[in-house]
Order: sequence, then structure tokens, then C-alpha cells
Amino acid sequence: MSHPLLATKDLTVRFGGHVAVDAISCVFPAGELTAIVGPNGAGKTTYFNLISGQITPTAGSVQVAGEEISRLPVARRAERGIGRAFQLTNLFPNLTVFENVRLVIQSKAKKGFDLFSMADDHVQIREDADQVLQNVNLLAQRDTIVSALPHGDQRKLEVAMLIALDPLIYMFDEPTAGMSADEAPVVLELIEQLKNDQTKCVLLVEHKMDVIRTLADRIIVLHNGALVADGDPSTVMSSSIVQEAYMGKALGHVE
Ligand SMILES: Nc1ncnc2c1ncn2[C@@H]1O[C@H](COP(=O)(O)OP(=O)(O)OP(=O)(O)O)[C@@H](O)[C@H]1O
Repeated sequence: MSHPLLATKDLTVRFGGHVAVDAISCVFPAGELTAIVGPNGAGKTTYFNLISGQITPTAGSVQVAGEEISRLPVARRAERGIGRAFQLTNLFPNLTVFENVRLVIQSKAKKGFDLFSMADDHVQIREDADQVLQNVNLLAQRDTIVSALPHGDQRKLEVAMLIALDPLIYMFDEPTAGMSADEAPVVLELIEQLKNDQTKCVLLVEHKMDVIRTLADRIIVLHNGALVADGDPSTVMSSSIVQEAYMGKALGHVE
């Protein structure tokens, strides 16, 4: 039996008496970008934290390709293919752009200290890092110290580093939040390119309706910690349950 790339089963977390994520069962197959939407406090970030390992569930499970991971620490989940972008917290501000990407590629390669292969490895890692920078159009800033980069380029670099890590499951929480109108399209384009790879899936927590319309193959809606709708974007956004979840809000701009 083949398993979906990612699945949560009855995933639940309680904080005291408050059920922040309430028995969410959902599968995320390869080749799909799912937008996760819902009003403030609906449980979107907490659901993300349960998947990537910042918190452990009170009940239920998280599975990657059928393997239970919900009790593993963050780093072990990353090894299983979970890749989550954090707004700038993954960057080393005092290193250059190139050094940041090289660190990711080195950690992924996990090369041992074999004296005979080291020189070749270094050349390969350098070439791979430069290729990543070229793909995201940051080669010209290769030797710039990250803290001196414009904010938009720092955010772009963070996405580039996540891509260099080559996870199976990409997780983005409002990837363009705080970006200017000219910075956002570059990052959205990088995310859109990920959709070409049918072996990966992308999860995107997003409030901006235009971003959802452009990127999402599917939308799931959380409300009071529970999954209340799941389907293709046009059906979900016009469903009565979503209209109720966003009661009093204009559906053109989900907040
Ligand atoms: N560590 C915690 N301790 C107690 N309550 C928490 C904790 N983390 C989250 N919550 C509560 O769980 C609920 C869900 O919060 P969460 O941040 O997941 O919502 P969200 O959908 O991401 O909201 P937003 O769109 O505002 O980011 C909220 O009521 C929040 O106050």
C-alpha cells in the first residue's frame, strides 16, 4: 500500500483546557500545494508546529510516507523530509550569502572526514552552492555579509536555503509577510517553481487571497482548531461553512 507523503491523524493539542488543534485528520499527497486558511487563532500555526516538531501532540499522529514522526525532535523530522521556512531565523547574519548556502549543502551532504575525497567534495559543494544562488538570482550578492543584504534579499536567501536542503515537504507560514510589493513576487515565484516537482508537497499558511488564488491546488480551512473544509479553491471558498467561519469578513481578503 502506498502512503501519502504527509498525513496527520486525529492530531490534537490542548493548552490547559483549550483545544488549539482538535483531532485534525488530513493527507497531503506529493505534487500538491495546499493553502491552510482560517481566522486569527484558528490553530494554523499550532498545526504547523505539531508537524515540524516545535510542539508534541496531546494525541494523534504525524506520518511522513507512512512513518510515525510525531514524537521525534525537530532535527530528526528534518532528516525525514520536513522543511520549514522561518522568517529569517534560519540565517547566519554574520556570514556571507555563499557561506550560508554552503552550510546547508554541507550539512545535507554529511560528508565524513575522508582525506582523499575532501578536495573534490569541496569543489562540488561550492559548485552546488553557486548553482542555488544562480537559480534564485543572488549570485551577484554571493560575497555580501547577510546582515548587509536588503530585507527582500534576506527573505529570498532563506527560501533558497530551504530549497538547497531539498526537503520532501515544504512548509511556509505567510512567506511574504512584511515584504514590500516589489519583494513579494520573487519569493512567490520560487514557491511556484516548487510545484513543478511532483515528488514534493507544499503547505502554505496564508491570509492573502491573491497569493492563495495564484498558488493553491487545494485549500483546507481551520476554525476553532478543527478542520472544517477541504477541497479545490473555488469550491472551498464558496462553501457555506467558510462563509460562516469568516462571518463578518469580506471573503476577498481573508484575515
Ligand atoms: N503555547 C501556547 N499556550 C497556550 N495557548 C496557545 C499556545 N499556542 C497557541 N495557543 C492558542 O491556540 C490558539 C491557536 O493559535 P494559532 O497561533 O495556532 O492560531 P493561528 O490560526 O495561527 O492564528 P493567526 O492567524 O493569528 O496566526 C489560539 O487561541 C492561541 O492563543
